[in-house]
Amino acid sequence: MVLQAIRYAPGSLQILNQLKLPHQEEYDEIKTAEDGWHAIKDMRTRGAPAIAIVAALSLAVEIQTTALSPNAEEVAAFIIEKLNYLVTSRPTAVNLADAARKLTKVVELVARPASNSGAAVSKAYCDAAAQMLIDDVADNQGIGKYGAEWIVKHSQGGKVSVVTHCNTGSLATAGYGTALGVIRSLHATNALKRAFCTETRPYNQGSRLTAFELVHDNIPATLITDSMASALLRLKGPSERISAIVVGADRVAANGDTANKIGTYQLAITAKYHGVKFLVAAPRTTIDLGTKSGADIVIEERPGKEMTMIKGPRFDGVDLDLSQAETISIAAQGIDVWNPAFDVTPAELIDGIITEVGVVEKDANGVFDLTLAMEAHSESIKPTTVGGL
Ligand SMILES: CSC[C@H]1O[C@H](OP(=O)(O)O)[C@H](O)[C@@H]1O
Repeated sequence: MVLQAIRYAPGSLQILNQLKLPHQEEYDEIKTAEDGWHAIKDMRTRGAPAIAIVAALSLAVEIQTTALSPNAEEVAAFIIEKLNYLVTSRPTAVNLADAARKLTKVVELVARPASNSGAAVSKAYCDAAAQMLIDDVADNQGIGKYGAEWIVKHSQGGKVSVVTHCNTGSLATAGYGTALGVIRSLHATNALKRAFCTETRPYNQGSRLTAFELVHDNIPATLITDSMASALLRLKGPSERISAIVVGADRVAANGDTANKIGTYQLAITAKYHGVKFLVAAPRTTIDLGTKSGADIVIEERPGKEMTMIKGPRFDGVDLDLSQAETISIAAQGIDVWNPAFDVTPAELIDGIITEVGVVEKDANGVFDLTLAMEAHSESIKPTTVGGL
């Protein structure tokens, strides 16, 4: 059965509450943009693409279940105000702001002709928001294809083992996933020996969510601590040789610097030291040519309790009691906490950026040119870099 984190039909939106996973699969009803804002802020839904899609659809269901003005300009103003509110839920992932910008253009275009009604503006918005679900899955399948081909091409032959960080799968997108989509494609083409997923402290998106997806799909995988990832590249462990580290992204700056889950930067340093390929997998909705470099990316800081407290079902020594979710403290009371949700990996540590139209590599001067990827279409002119782009 396909894992669905977002369930949408006109007038109805449900999200899989990711704070309950991996032990409980519960869907929360989202009825308004405000519900969507809180679900994103609380991280009941998370992942750069999923944040944008849930935000857009939360407004769509509010529109579909509210009597709005017949006046096109008034409806457009209502929608744009709500989009600007939704963008404030989380600052680092660019997908949400990118979606708000594109959806604002849609409603402004339809509201312009005096002949158009409020209903026409509402329909145009809701159709565009729903299309995001379809486009994102298609993007991720393209990322999976190109990423898997690139890793196999650059490996030493035979099946490959890869490391991934955080959750970038069907729980972070509309389906299939970005970096986890690459792992799914490697598995589907019988090219994967083993995937290693890091726990991803402090919120454990790896042990709670990626491990859940890998078990769900019967993909050969091993959970490791964040600190073990470096050792894995050196030890003759179960992996023998890691062919690549592939991670997702929340915002790729114009020069290729990439903001991603905290702990990504240290993985890139480890990969560079050990000569292991380090890849970022991201749809073009995550590439932000308007942000010059990683220095300009706002890094979200999360509540300290997400680091000092941990929640899960009671374990009685034999079984898990799923009816008893308990929260326990794992840090000294009174200690100061710094909890940035992301870090920035400089472009110089990144070997390739896997997009839905191909893998972008640096040119002879060691510089990423992402403009070609942003203009390319899967069936159109391929930019000159290796791997399709
Ligand atoms: C395809 S998800 C991209 C990105 O989003 C995640 O962040 P969060 O779990 O805080 O929403 C993580 O950084 C993933 O790599």
